[in-house]
This record gives sequence, structure tokens and C-alpha cells, in this order.
Amino acid sequence: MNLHPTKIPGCVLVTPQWHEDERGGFSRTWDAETFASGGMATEWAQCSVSRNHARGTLRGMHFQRAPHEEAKLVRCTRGAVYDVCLDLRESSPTRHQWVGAELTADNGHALYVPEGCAHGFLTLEDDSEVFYMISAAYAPHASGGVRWDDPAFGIEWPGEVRVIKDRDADYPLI
Ligand SMILES: Cc1cn([C@H]2C[C@H](O)[C@@H](COP(=O)(O)OP(=O)(O)O[C@H]3O[C@H](C)C(=O)[C@H](O)[C@H]3O)O2)c(=O)[nH]c1=O
Repeated sequence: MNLHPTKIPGCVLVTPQWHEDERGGFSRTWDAETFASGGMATEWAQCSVSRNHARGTLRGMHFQRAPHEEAKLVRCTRGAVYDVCLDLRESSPTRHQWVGAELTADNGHALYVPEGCAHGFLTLEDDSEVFYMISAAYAPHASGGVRWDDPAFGIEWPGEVRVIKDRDADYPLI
């Protein structure tokens, strides 16, 4: 497993280090010691999965309000998604900046989204599935969101948004 810091402090691309033999390959996807060395979550409160029927499905941009902020390790376990971390931390030097990564079942890449950032993804294939490891218990009353297409952020999505929940489409512009 390799950690690749991004321009957003605390947001890390995690890539597999395959141990291959005639059967295939094996790679670590998370371990407490490595994540601790990177200042990342070493405990998880829940794991969740998101299934998406169609290419062009957008979920996001979601965050959890204090004291229920979530750190997330997000990976695509079927198909492909374009995953985005958006920095909303008041004191961050990269506030309102974003990073994106193509996560696919084939590449095995994962994006670590630190607390205080919003997260969202656009599916790039039909029947794409996303697996989350999340550092805090689900707190629906603390959920919030910002617009995927807010010009204040300028997120460059690599495809048409064809399916989006009204709740997500109707978040106010900041
Ligand atoms: C997030 C969540 C949802 N739910 C239930 C609540 C609803 O009945 C149903 C769908 O919830 P929602 O529409 O909020 O799911 P998404 O739009 O995929 O939300 C997620 O999408 C973005 C991209 C994220 O990063 C978060 O993981 C999360 O906000 O699952 C739960 O029971 N537990 C949970 O942790």
C-alpha cells in the first residue's frame, strides 16, 4: 500500500502494492500503523457500500457537521467513479479547493477524505459500486452539503451528470 499526499492537506490517494503470483495478487488496503504515520484515521465506526445503476450518477457534495465530522476511505469495488474531495475547512490554506481521482475496481485506488472536507463522486460506468470506511457513526441530523457545480469551487467533472437526487441538486450556492 502506498500513500500519495495531494495538494489538500490530509487528503491522500492510497494505491495498492500488489504481491503477485500465478494465482493473482494480494495487497493491503489499510493498516493502523501506516495510517497513523500519515496522520490518518486508525479507527473506523462504520463501513458502507453505495450501488449506482447508471453512468453519470452524482452523489455529493456531502459533509458532516461538528462534532460528527467523518474521515472516509473510499474505493470503487465495481465499475469506475471520479471521486472528489473538497476542502471546506475554515483555516485550511486550500479552503474551497478540490482534488479528484479516478477510482476503479481495476486500479484498486482509494481516496482518503479527511474530516472537514466534502466528498462526492460521479459514476463513469453503469453498475458502479463504492465502498466506504468511515470514522464516525452515522448522524443524519448533522449531514450537510454544497453544490457539485458551485462556481466558487469549479469542480471539473469528467462527464455529464445524468442522475442526481433533488436534495443534492438543490443545495444553495455558497
Ligand atoms: C450516508 C448514510 C446513509 N444511510 C441511509 C439514509 C438513507 O435512507 C439512505 C441513502 O442515504 P443518502 O441519500 O444520504 O446516501 P448518499 O447520497 O449516498 O450519501 C453519501 O454520499 C456521499 C458521496 C458521501 O460521501 C457520504 O457517504 C454520504 O453522504 O441510506 C445510512 O443508513 N447510513 C449512512 O451512513
